[in-house]
Amino acid sequence: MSTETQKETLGFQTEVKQLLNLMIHSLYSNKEIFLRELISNASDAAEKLRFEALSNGELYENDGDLKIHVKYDETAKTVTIEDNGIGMSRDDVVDHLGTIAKSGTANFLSQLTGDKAKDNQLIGQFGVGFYSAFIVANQVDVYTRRAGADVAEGVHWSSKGEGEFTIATVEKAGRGTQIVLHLKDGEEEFANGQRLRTLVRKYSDHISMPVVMQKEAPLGSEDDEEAQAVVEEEETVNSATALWTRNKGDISDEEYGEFYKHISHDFGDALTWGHNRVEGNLEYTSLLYVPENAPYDLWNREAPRGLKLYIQRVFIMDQADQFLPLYLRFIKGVVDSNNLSLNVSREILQQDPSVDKLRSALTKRVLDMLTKLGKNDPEKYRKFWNAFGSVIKEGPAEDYTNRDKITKLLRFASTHEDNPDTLVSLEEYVSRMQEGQEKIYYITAENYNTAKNSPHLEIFRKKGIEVLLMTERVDEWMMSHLFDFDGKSFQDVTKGELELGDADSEEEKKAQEEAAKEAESLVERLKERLEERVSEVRVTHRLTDSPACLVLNAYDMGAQMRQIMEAAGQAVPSSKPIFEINPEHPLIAKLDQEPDEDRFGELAQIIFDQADLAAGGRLEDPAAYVARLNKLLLELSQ
Ligand SMILES: Nc1ncnc2c1ncn2[C@@H]1O[C@H](COP(=O)(O)OP(=O)(O)OP(=O)(O)O)[C@@H](O)[C@H]1O
Repeated sequence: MSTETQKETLGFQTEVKQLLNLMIHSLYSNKEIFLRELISNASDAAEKLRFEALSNGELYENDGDLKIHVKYDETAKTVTIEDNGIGMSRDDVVDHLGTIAKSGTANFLSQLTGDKAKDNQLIGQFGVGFYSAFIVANQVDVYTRRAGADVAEGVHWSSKGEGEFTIATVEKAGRGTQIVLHLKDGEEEFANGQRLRTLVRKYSDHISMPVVMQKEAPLGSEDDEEAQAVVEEEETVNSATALWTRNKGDISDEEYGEFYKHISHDFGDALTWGHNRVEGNLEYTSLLYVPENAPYDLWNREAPRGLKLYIQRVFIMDQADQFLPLYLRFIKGVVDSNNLSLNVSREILQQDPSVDKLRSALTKRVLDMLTKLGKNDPEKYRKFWNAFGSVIKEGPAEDYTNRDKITKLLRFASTHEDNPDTLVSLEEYVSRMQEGQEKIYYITAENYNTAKNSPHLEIFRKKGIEVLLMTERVDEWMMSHLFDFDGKSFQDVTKGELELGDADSEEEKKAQEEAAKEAESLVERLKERLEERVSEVRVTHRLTDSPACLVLNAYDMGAQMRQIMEAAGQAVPSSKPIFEINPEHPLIAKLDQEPDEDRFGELAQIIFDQADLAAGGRLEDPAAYVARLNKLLLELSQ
């Protein structure tokens, strides 16, 4: 490299410093991944060049033979990764190797705990890329030149990973990027041909770019002239065929697994994958993965997502988000299409009718893959559901066409299991429905215990009717987009009149009517007293053990939706609940006999507030409730 000009020293963005520090300390046990990360970047750079060269062949500078070189020097203790890809300009280098462009980085870093195992997992979800070089190196030198730029516009970036880097302009004859790692003491093992070859084969066998190394002389023949000639020859170390172009039957799970890491930059594994080649009108190959862990930015709707798009084997773009709906944003993978034209752009993609066709085909593939996982491997499915279930719940609202398929993927806690960890599917629910039961019953609540212990479930327990317990924030909203499953409609047990279909016998119905008649005067008294708080008072059929409960009108907004809307600053129409009483309960019987109207009023308010509390409600005036209750307790103790 020639003389350096315009040399300056710049500081890393704070987030980079934190990341470097963390990486050096917590990724140590997995240090060899640096090679995979740097080869991945080199391969991406070569693919980007190939794409840009489609419209500007001169970028090849008469060298269209794209490859990645891995070299080492045992004496100097260096490992070098070199590509003849797109390269970087000075501005690119400052932007890419001095900052982290990902949104939500600061937030991500603030979640780190200092506990190595936890942080390791977190950082794996984040992806470290280029900076992983500093796990094994105490100095990294990058020489790069953007394809098409003048030879004099090369850039030399250098850093010890300690807070700052230098950048200078140098001459660089070949385009692309050369990364020289100066290995730390104790990391010399990486400056070894055998070790590097093994790692390339392990991590980068499946990428389409050839990874090239110099041949090694056979052991014990160092002085031999022939051996010297061998060393000057190069050989391709990896198999260098894009994995998805190979036949399924020839690919091992390990290869699929490594390819997942190459495209996803996830340190964790893939849970399952689907590899398909489709011929006919719509011709494509897809390789789609379900990750085992959720990424750190799963809930950031702006976060980059989407598949790697190839057209006729040529890489076109990363994060092509047109091919899957938002509720499948966690899927990683590759789609290689034969229908699209090579000179597409994001804008053109939006208008191309084949994109819609591909999107619907790929969406079905993912849904089928998940359905299969649910059937064949409940344990893995459970993992999937824990990581991505709440995203899938966005599906019914987003994707009307596939609503049935999505509904089959849903899992909920249920009164059938009485434990929060055993989840049931709607198919299982329906298969257990009682004779005469027409609806699928569910309750939404803030947490499992509130749902499980809700007084609303008493009658269901008594009759042995299963109720789904929904405790996630999105549940009520999701249910507002789901109307039926397998011909059975859904019913929130806290809303509207209770209808148990034929599960209620004629005798029971008669008894209910009689009970309502007998309690008429009590109901009237309560209506008067609670006028401001209730829309109606009536005798309940839901309760066996509790004195009373609150019921919403069939179309009223439930507590979860209310909270979501309020948090979003939306005006929520106020509505009064229905107060249902259980005349069989001793407390209600006592209330009925209370001659003192003031005392009756106080008791009625307490029972109303308690019904609210038992349903997980937040009292409007908790202090008034406590004062009333204390007064009552005092009276009792006298
Ligand atoms: N060999 C290379 N040639 C050209 N550009 C490169 C090369 N290596 C890195 N870059 C640039 O630096 C950027 C940052 O690289 P880095 O590996 O940190 O993150 P990334 O690859 O974008 O994402 P990830 O964290 O998923 O790996 C890349 O996006 C790319 O623009």
